[in-house]
Amino acid sequence: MTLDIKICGLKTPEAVDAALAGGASHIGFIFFEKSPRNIGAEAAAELRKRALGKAQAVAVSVDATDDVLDAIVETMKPDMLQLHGKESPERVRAVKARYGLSVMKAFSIRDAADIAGIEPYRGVADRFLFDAKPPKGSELPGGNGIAFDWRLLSGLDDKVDYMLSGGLNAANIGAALSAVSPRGIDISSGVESAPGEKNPDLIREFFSAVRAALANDAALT
Ligand SMILES: O=C(O)c1ccccc1NCC(=O)[C@H](O)[C@H](O)COP(=O)(O)O
Repeated sequence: MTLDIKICGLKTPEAVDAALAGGASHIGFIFFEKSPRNIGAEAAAELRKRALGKAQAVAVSVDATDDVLDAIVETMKPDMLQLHGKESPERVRAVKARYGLSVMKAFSIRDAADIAGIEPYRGVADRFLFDAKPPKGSELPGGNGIAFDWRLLSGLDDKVDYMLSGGLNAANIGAALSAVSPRGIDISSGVESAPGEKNPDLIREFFSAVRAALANDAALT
């Protein structure tokens, strides 16, 4: 099975090109004003054109209203919506119906009870994204560069299609992929030189580390 790789929080053509050159399956754009990765729909629309036919463009929002999502979808034309707030299963259903797009629902994980939170979303969200719970005082529901205990995911059945996220980087992706078998991985802070500043060299290093980890796993099986 191939591993999907999402590079999130892109804001520049250089970063998008580095993600595409590495083989990203998904590129993420953040629509959340408090984030250092926040981008406007028109800027995201320009950047996503570079990825047409190469990678899926994901619009990331947090408890966004229909008006906000209408503007993003109309202008940027994403392939997928990532809902990174406290959206209920009914809201996920309504968003899917309104836009006809696949939806990835994000969950903040600290303990086993947080994993159980996906149950009402099974068959509703197309995909899950498991991220770490934000640290106290953080205004960001995501993009905090913090990892959680990946072993919490080991009890999930194969039907759960998820991306592993939260604090991934070139140094820990090998351990992460040895601990769990996600269908995708997602990274933001781990390929930045400063909050919101993607570093193409770090993006390249991350892809090399992922390839090394996958080759190592294949050699072991
Ligand atoms: O990245 C943000 O600033 C952000 C803000 C608000 C909601 C979601 C956000 N990021 C979503 C992502 O998919 C990130 O890639 C994910 O949280 C992992 O981030 P990191 O731990 O920095 O790799």
